[in-house]
Amino acid sequence: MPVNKIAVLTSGGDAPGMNACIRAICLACEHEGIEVIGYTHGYNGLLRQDWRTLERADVYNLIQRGGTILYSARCDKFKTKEGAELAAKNLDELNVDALIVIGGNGSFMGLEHLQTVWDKPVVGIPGTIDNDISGTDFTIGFHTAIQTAVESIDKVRDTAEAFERIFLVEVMGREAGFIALDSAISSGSDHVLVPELFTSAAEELVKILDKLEVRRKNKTNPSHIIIITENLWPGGLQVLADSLASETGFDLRVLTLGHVQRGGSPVSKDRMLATRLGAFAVESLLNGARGVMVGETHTKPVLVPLEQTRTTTKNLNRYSVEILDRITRLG
Ligand SMILES: Nc1ncnc2c1ncn2[C@@H]1O[C@H](COP(=O)(O)OP(=O)(O)O)[C@@H](O)[C@H]1O
Ligand SMILES: O=P(O)(O)OC[C@H]1O[C@](O)(COP(=O)(O)O)[C@@H](O)[C@@H]1O
Repeated sequence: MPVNKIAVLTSGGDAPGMNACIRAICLACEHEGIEVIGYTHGYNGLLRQDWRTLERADVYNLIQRGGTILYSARCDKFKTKEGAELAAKNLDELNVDALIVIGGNGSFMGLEHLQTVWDKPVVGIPGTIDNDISGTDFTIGFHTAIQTAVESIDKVRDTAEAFERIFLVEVMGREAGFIALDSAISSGSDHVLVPELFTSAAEELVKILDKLEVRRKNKTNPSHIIIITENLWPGGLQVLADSLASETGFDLRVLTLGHVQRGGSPVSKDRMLATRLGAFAVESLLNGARGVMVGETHTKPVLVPLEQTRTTTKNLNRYSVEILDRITRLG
């Protein structure tokens, strides 16, 4: 089936590098003589027929910008049968031959949903700071989010050390510990709590108290930084903070890094990944790909059936987990 016109949209949590990816798609299409349009506000744009043309001039000076020029959003209406049918009708009305969606797991489910009523090719590109998509080593935005988190934690450490305080730092990740694990290791934090390794609040509390007891005894490390994935501690982070304060008497503060992790100029690794995957998505469509995510494993481009990204769970990096105990032990 000829591909003369491609539509692209960004959906779900925005991630640094989405713009770089839009740019790559646009330039790769121009190179092949393919027309590109961008739907705005995620799947909402498909339902409202909100779109704009994307030409070389639109993506000039864009590779370094955070956010997404197409805006991102969530869209419950699209999840219905009527929503998918309306989207299909709107795509056909504009003679779109293929759709590319840059987003996370939810957005990919949206593509599968669309495929039940639209038989033209769809391709997903993994864009989320959470890095929680199976089938690709990294997602666009993850490396920038880690960098942002690490820079913040470095700063927190300065004040934590000055006051000999304990800090509980909450990072994003939804239900996955990739951001917490890598930012904890990169910042030399003292302890990390991730959903994948979490046993129970009681057991985890004992582990933290053991470490704090070592800290009390040897006094070589006056501050103490604990990194935690959001949504993890039962009852919220303040519950953990209160338990630790009452058990130890230590001076303690809670910090939620929040949405700063989603912003900022993408680091070069994200720009590279976004550019490669954007160009690869266009190339794959021209080669007949459909119903797949483009990703990278071991630095090689791969095509992964969308269904597989939904049915398999990505594991934390085994080597990082293995060294965790050794490197976060108090000296
Ligand atoms: N099961 C689903 N069926 C159809 N569309 C979905 C489904 N799950 C998510 N979507 C669409 O994808 C959008 C983004 O999903 P979400 O989970 O919020 O973000 P992400 O893509 O970053 O994981 C949703 O607002 C919705 O429009
Ligand atoms: O911006 P919102 O709606 O508060 O969503 C916050 C969530 O989005 C994220 O930043 C990114 O998640 P997705 O890419 O899966 O949408 C999560 O880490 C966080 O839990």
